[in-house]
Formats: sequence, C-alpha cells, structure tokens
Amino acid sequence: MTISFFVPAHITGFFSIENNTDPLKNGSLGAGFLLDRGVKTTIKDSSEFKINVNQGSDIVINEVLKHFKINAPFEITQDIQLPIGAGFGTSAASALSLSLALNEFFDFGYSYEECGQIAHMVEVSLGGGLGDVIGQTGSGMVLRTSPGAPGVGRIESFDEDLFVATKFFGEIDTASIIRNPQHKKLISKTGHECLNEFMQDISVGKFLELSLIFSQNTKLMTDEVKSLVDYFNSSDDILGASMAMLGNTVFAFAYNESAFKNLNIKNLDIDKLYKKRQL
Ligand SMILES: Nc1ncnc2c1ncn2[C@@H]1O[C@H](COP(=O)(O)OP(=O)(O)O)[C@@H](O)[C@H]1O
Ligand SMILES: CC(C)(COP(=O)(O)O)[C@@H](O)C(=O)O
Repeated sequence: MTISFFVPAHITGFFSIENNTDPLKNGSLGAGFLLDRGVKTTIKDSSEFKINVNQGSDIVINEVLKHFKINAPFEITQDIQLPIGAGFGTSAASALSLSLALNEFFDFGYSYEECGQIAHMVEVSLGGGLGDVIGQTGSGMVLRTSPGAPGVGRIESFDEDLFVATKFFGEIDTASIIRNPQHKKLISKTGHECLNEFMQDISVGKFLELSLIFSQNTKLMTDEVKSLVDYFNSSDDILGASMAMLGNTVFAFAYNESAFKNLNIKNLDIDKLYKKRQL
C-alpha cells in the first residue's frame, strides 16, 4: 500500500506572536497565503524502516513520529518542493503531511484536526513556526483571527486567482527571531497594528500594503530583499511585493504571469495561489 498527502507552502505577510503555555493555544495572528507547491509525503510498506528526504534532515519527521506508536517497518519519502528556512512554512508542511499520511496508512482513526494538532505541537516545540499549520488547512489568502492549532485557533480563507513570484536569497532561523524578546515585542506591536487595519478592509491590495509596512517597521528586511521589493513595486503590472516571514525571500503578486516574465529577473519561481479542492 502507498499513501501520499500534499500540504501547500504558507507564506506570512504580517503576524503577531501569541504565546501560551498550552501548546495547542500557542500560536500567532496575522495574514498570509498558500502556494501550489509545498511538501508531499508518501508512506509505503517496506521490509526495513527508511526515511528519504530530498533536502533538510529528519528532525521534523522524528518529532512527528514521537506522537505515533508504530511497530511495523515502513518507508517515508518527503518531496520538499521549496527551500527550507526561507519563510515558506516547509517545516509545518512536512509535519502536517506526515501526520495525515501516518494516520491514514496505519488507520489510527484521528480526525483531520487531530492530525493538525500533532503537527502544530511539533512546530511549536521545534520553534519552526506558530501559525503555519492552521494556515495550511485553509485556501488562497488566509487570515488568522484566533491563535493556536487547527480546531483551537480560527482562520478565514479568501480564494483569489493570482500568480505569485518568489525569489529566495537565503535562510532566516525562525526560532532565533520568534524566541528573541526584542524581536517579539516589535513584531507583536506592529503585527497588531497591521491586523487592526486589515480587519477594516480585507483585500489583496491591503494585504500587500500592510505586509510591506510590517517588514519595514519590524526592521526584518535585508538590503537585497528591499531592493528587489522596490523594483517589483515600481512596476505598474505588479500588484505589490514584500518579504516572506520569516525568510530572506521576496514575494510579489500579479494577475498575469507575463507581468513577471517581462521583468526578466533571474531565478524567479512563479506559482499560482493554492485553492483547496472541494471534497
Ligand atoms: N524536512 C524538513 N522540513 C522542514 N524543515 C526542516 C526539515 N529538516 C530540517 N529542517 C530544519 O527545520 C528548520 C526549518 O526552519 P523554518 O525557519 O521554520 O523553515 P520554514 O520557513 O521553511 O518553515 C530549519 O532549521 C531546517 O534546517
Ligand atoms: C512567521 C512564522 C512565525 C514562521 O514562518 P516560517 O519561517 O515560514 O516557518 C509563521 O509560523 C507565523 O506564525 O506566521
């Protein structure tokens, strides 16, 4: 038997850190969006236990496995379709796709939300993220209105037909930012301001405008990210651009793919905004 689960990448535009001693309530508020690429985890029968990952280590996988009691040997294959540590929420997508796949393969009988809660606990314990797992249960542009794991926090999804360009310059260690008191204070103050403004006008244009304000006011934007963001924002065909939280990565939105191709930027990846299929 072979079971595969795909979970989309989640990029945050702005957020506030909402820590709680209960890991299921520990999380973030904010807004982001999902991409058509993500992480696909496949599980199949095998005579010995095997892990194949196309990048990174088995740290996320081992943390997820601690939550499941499995005696039989099996093989895990993870296809991580975007760079790790670059603000694409790959650690959350790895954890969630693996939880869902293990649940189905071994017939544990957990609900979708319970699998999400396992992935969320793995994320917060490793410091890989706060709101990516719940965001990844949504569709299109995702607003987080109450912090925590799936079934505990709350999100709202907005489907949009958009193209997203991303350019990756390098990693940012998420844990070192979200566990640093100075960063936490500034991120949460700015994140709450952005969220309050967004609630008055929930739109793609406002999301892009506030994401840029957030990345400037939190001083998280590096020089190379800033110059590409400025270049994108100088084009009339681009709806807006900002930095992917938390990575050394630029994202930009457009209604047409040609808007990006005309700019001739090297190593630009182009995705569509992810739409959840109706079951
Ligand atoms: N399979 C994996 N998937 C995701 N992250 C991994 C994996 N293996 C190792 N890691 C580590 O987990 C951390 C992910 O960092 P994080 O900043 O949360 O990335 P992302 O923005 O992609 O979620 C990095 O330290 C990375 O080295
Ligand atoms: C921004 C971040 C805290 C981290 O995101 P990433 O680096 O992609 O894991 C995210 O989880 C969020 O809560 O908004």
